[in-house]
Amino acid sequence: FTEYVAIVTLSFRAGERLVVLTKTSSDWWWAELRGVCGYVPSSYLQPSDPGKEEEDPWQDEEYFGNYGTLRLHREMLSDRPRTEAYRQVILTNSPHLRGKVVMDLGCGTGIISLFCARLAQPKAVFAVEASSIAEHTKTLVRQNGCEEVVTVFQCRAEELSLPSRVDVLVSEWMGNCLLFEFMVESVLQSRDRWLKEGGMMWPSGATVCLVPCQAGSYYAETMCFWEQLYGLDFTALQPLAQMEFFSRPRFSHLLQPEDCLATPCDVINLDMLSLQVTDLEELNGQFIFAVEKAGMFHGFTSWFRVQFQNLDRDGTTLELDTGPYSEPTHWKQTLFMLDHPVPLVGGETVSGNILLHRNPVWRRHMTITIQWSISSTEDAENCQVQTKSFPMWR
Ligand SMILES: C[S@@+](CC[C@H](N)C(=O)[O-])C[C@H]1O[C@@H](n2cnc3c(N)ncnc32)[C@H](O)[C@@H]1O
Repeated sequence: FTEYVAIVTLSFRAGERLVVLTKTSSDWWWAELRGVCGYVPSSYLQPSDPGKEEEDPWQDEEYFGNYGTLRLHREMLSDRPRTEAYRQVILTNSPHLRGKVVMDLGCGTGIISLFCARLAQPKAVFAVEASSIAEHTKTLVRQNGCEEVVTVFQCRAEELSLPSRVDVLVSEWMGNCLLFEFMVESVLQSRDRWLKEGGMMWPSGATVCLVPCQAGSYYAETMCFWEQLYGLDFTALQPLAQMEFFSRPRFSHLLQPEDCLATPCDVINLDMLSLQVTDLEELNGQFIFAVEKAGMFHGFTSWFRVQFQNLDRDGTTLELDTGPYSEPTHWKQTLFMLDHPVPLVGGETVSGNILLHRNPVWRRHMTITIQWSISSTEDAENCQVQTKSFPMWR
């Protein structure tokens, strides 16, 4: 007999107050709303204790606190492919940047603004930064003799007041799986407020890429490890290992090209001039992978590419690629492990879709749901659809 367990979920809207009856697991809580009980995803709730100040859904204190220290800036500036890509964009476009007004949103240490001032002759660069690193950015601008051109605004982009609109809005806003941290929302709001009609966004486009892959060493470290230890059977811990290591994405995964089981697919394409903040709530993509070689299907790996259109519309578009076939960047790639590996053979197809669902409460977070099925040419009828959701992180 197979035992089926019906999961009763509770529907609710943003802003409604639920009573949490049992914190059943870390991901699902049993709650009540207007006399109806059901399970709710814990990551969609935040405490509403009337005596206590509610937590900021953007977690800005922690977010800008981190960018106020050197650790992250050191990591970003050490990432040559990333930083060089922006330098090349400025250099290639320098003739067209002459006399233009540029906004560098989230300038950090000011590296992109300094590239603009040194490699091109813009009229002005507005370097906007909310974290306390901005105090030092002002010094760096002065020390590098760029104070005539670069003005640092220490504030959130949302609270900015500028002397004029801008011709170019440049920003390095990308996070893991492209959108994590959702700094892109600030970029879109600034575009709507400050970019001149016909102005340029850098990046001008962004793409999320996906591939089914092997992850043999990670599987061995996290799952096979719990087989035999010192002659003893430890397999009872494997379900726990699955929960602990496979239920969330693995950041900083370096996918070896030989572990790709198919040619990667572009699943989501964003045009930075037309993208709307509301589009960010749910982004959906489809994929069909033709398996090219036999291997163990441990999961999917994702990464992104961003494009920089030339200011001369006929000029070459530059691209920063964070995938396994390019030099690694500090983002590396993101691995989504299946609960159980599946052996694949050449000729099979893995098809399905991916959904990036922004957390309605915690605005810097999202859940990634991948739905897939495997079919072989001989038995095309008999393919089961599988689904797995990965909170990133709340
Ligand atoms: C990924 S870092 C890039 C830093 C720098 N542009 C570089 O390339 O090294 C993003 C920066 O944007 C800042 N930032 C994020 N959201 C912002 C906002 N809404 N207003 C102002 N600054 C913001 C962060 O504090 C952080 O320093």
